[in-house]
Formats: sequence, structure tokens, C-alpha cells
Amino acid sequence: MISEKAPAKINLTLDVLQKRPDGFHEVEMIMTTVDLADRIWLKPLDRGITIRSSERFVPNDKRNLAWQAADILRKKFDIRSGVEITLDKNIPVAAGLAGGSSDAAATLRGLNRMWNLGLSLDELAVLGASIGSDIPFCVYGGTALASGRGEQIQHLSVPPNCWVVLAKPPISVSTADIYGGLDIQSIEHPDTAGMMEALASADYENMCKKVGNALEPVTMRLHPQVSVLKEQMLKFGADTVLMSGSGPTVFGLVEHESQVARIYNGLKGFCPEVYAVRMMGERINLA
Ligand SMILES: C[C@](O)(CO)[C@H](O)COP(=O)(O)OP(=O)(O)OC[C@H]1O[C@@H](n2ccc(N)nc2=O)[C@H](O)[C@@H]1O
Ligand SMILES: Nc1ncnc2c1ncn2[C@@H]1O[C@H](COP(=O)(O)OP(=O)(O)OP(=O)(O)O)[C@@H](O)[C@H]1O
Repeated sequence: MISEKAPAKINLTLDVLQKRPDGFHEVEMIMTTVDLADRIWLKPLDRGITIRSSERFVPNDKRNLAWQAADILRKKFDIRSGVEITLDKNIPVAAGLAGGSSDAAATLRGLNRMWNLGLSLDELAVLGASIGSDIPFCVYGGTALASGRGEQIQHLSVPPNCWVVLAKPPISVSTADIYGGLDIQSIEHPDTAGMMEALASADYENMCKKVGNALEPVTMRLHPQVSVLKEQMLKFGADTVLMSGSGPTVFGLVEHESQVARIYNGLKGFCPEVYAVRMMGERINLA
């Protein structure tokens, strides 16, 4: 049996440049992995792909991104045997934290080992891109600038050490609806280059100043709870707060562990899903 860790990501920046003829949006976003992770287990089967999950809201058929990752490898390399994929979910579902994408990326890395395919992370990322825009980043993890529709990856420096408090309000957000609700002309563009400089110089304060997400106003308009949560987190002492991805999870950054408890305990009262984690920031190696 093979096991792989599948970490969540947060967006330190997310900029949308334009809508493309294929319906996707041209983006520029800086993402980094945090120490909140699913674990996937791969068990050889004679045939077929089956999914078991600890989380009842996750589909256990071909709608599961991990199923699609296994399917693409089986078809491309004419693999006759099968696999049972067990997902130990810790990352909240449909949260803006790329949980499903990270499970798919971990499945690609794990099956590459189990089926002795000898593929590089770059090759796995290309295969992952055909399933979802966030999967290439999740294949490498770490910290990166993602462009195109999210599949072009440029690796960046590890962020300065800090704590991340994540809070997911109990609402569902459709990524397609949030992109669809954007008015391209009125976007307030985050300073992507400024964030890259802050990371390169490991400047925590500047990193906090440069966070920004063009999708945040769209999600907040549809779900005012997200802005309430953001205000609360700032009130409880976070140095900066931003929505991740298309939401609805918001994250707050603090430099010292001693600042975490006030935010965590303050939010726990009215938000059911709160997590205090560290930024991991380092890339995943092929085992
Ligand atoms: C919001 C983010 O999670 C930020 O990291 C990503 O941009 C979305 O990544 P994802 O969930 O892997 O997205 P996909 O599964 O590829 O696409 C879901 C839907 O989001 C919209 N979409 C996604 C990515 C992109 N660059 N432009 C888009 O318009 C499209 O309507 C698409 O049908
Ligand atoms: N392995 C999986 N884990 C969780 N959800 C999955 C998985 N595979 C497919 N899904 C489906 O994908 C939807 C989005 O779930 P996911 O947790 O990946 O969202 P997300 O964190 O918002 O992703 P992203 O940040 O990439 O937009 C869920 O509603 C679920 O039905």
C-alpha cells in the first residue's frame, strides 16, 4: 500500500487579467502550501478504480478528481490493473483550499510510484492540467506563481515563517459562479510583483501588505458572511486577512504562536471550521 500527503494551498495573491475565448480566465496568482493535509492511500486492485472517503460529501465515482487522475494514467499508459484510492479528508471540501486538486495531484505522484511509470513532476503536472487548473501547482506544492489559467508554474522562495488561521464559513461556493460574477473592468489588481519581492526578501510585514484577491469582492457580494469573518479576524489581532481562491475560506496571518489562540478561540464561537496551521512553503519531492 502506498500513501501520499496532499496539502492544502492558500492564495497570497490572485489576479485576473482577462477572460479567454475558451471560457477560462487568464490569472496570475501566488500560492503556497499549508500544513493542513489530506492523506491518500493507494491499494492495488485487479481492475477498475474505486474511491473510499472519510468525508460523506465527497463523490466516490468518476466525479472525484482523484478518480480522474488514476483514469488518465491508466488510459495513457495502458495499465490493465486497478487501484483502490482511500481519501482521509482533513481539508474542508469546496473551501477554496484546493482539497480535491491536491488529492488528484497526490494520486498522480503515488501511482507514478506504484505503477513504476518513471514520470517527472513536470510530466505529472502536464497530465494534471487536463483535469483541473489548480492540479499542476498541487503536484509540486511549495510556493509558486501560477499563470495562464493556473497551470503555468514558476517556483518562488519559501515565505517567511508564520502562522495561518483558516476559517471556513458553512456555505458552498461554486468556483465557476465566482469567476462568472467578475466585472473585468472594475478589478482592483493585487501587486503580484510586490508580493514576489516580499517573498524573495523574506519580509513578513511586506508580505502582509501585499496580499490581495480579485475574486474576494465577488464572493463577498454573494456571501456577506465572508466579509464579517474577515473583520472579526482582524479584530482578534491578525496582521492581515484574505479570502483564499474563490472562497469561502478566509485566512489570517500572524508571526508568533502566542497570537494564534486569541483569533482561534474568538472565531471558534461562531464559525464551525477553524484551523491553526503553519505555512509549509517547501516543494514536494518525488519519493
Ligand atoms: C480559484 C482557484 O482555486 C484559485 O487557485 C482556481 O483558479 C480554480 O481552480 P480549479 O478549481 O482547479 O478550477 P477548474 O476546475 O479548472 O475550473 C472550474 C471553473 O472555474 C472557472 N475558471 C477556473 C480557472 C480559471 N483560470 N478561470 C476560470 O474561469 C471556469 O468556469 C471553470 O469551469
Ligand atoms: N477528492 C476530492 N475531495 C473533495 N472534493 C472533491 C474531490 N473530488 C471531487 N470533488 C468535488 O469538487 C468540489 C470542490 O471541492 P474542493 O474541495 O476541491 O474545492 P476547492 O477547495 O474550492 O477547490 P479549488 O480551490 O481548487 O477551487 C466538491 O464539491 C466535490 O464535489
